[in-house]
Amino acid sequence: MGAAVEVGGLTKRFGERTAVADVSFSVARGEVFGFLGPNGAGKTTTVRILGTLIAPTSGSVVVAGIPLSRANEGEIRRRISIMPEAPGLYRRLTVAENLQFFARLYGLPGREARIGRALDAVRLRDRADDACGSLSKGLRQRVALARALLSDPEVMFLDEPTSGLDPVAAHEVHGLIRTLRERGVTVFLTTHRLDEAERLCDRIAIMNTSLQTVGRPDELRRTLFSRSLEVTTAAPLADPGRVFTALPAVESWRSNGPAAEASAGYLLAVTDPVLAAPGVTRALVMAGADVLSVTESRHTLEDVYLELVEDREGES
Ligand SMILES: Nc1ncnc2c1ncn2[C@@H]1O[C@H](COP(=O)(O)OP(=O)(O)OP(=O)(O)O)[C@@H](O)[C@H]1O
Repeated sequence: MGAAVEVGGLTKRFGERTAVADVSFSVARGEVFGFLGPNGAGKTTTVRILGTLIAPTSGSVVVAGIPLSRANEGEIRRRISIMPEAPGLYRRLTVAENLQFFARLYGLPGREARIGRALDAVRLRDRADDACGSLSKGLRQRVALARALLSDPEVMFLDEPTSGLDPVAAHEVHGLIRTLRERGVTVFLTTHRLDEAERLCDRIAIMNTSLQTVGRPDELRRTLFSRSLEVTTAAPLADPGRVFTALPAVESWRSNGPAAEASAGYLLAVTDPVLAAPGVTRALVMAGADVLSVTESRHTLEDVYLELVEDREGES
């Protein structure tokens, strides 16, 4: 089986403005793929192209195994669904009525059974007869997700599914995305929330008109930042340079600011934190230091994102 989404040299121009420039990536089937980037980075434009809503200026696109072309649009649409940021539900209709309306609009067979399954998937069966307008934002988002599930899509495009939700409602949506993964649905997740991307996504792409990077979150952290150890001692070392430069595993070091009052922190660049840590600890003890901690320094996905996006903004 081929990839769920395959994009090659994708470019989209609106008049003079290039919204997406020569972007290539692929998404494996069953993968949760995070699509990140600052405002105006071309994320929605890319999703609209992949969802057959607008045509690319150039480049090749395959969605759910089908090459994108005018003739194939209908075939692709039958296999995907898009959950836009604004749920777009009829507020005066009940949850069930909304789902019935969209199931009919999509021309889906076996409507009642589908609606039942979709309501179960988002745990909303008991609210089926409530008017959508009376639901909280989080519950409406769940109805939108149920609507997107009606067609049993192979690939789902979720645009900011947790935008404006409180932490509990967002947590629920995260749970639903995990359920989708368990069912083998490919999830293409556009988000501004780096914590969300880090927790949910198998791989992440960072866009800023062109593709800045793509990879597993831990991979991105590792390739972008040199590995280091964070050392905290109960009091400043008398001669830290003498302690650290004597260690072959330590490439360089600097003070890292105290973790707490009276303690002292040091950041050591090393090739392998796990191999370097015991030697560093022994050297500190030999130097008479009270060691509070020796840990691998963890860069967050936010560090990666800011490094890539700010660099780019600096250039422009
Ligand atoms: N229909 C359009 N006509 C002209 N310009 C457009 C159109 N749609 C998008 N753009 C421009 O293309 C660029 C990318 O927009 P896009 O909406 O894809 O960004 P985004 O990454 O989704 O941003 P956000 O995070 O703010 O939603 C922007 O400069 C935008 O103004």
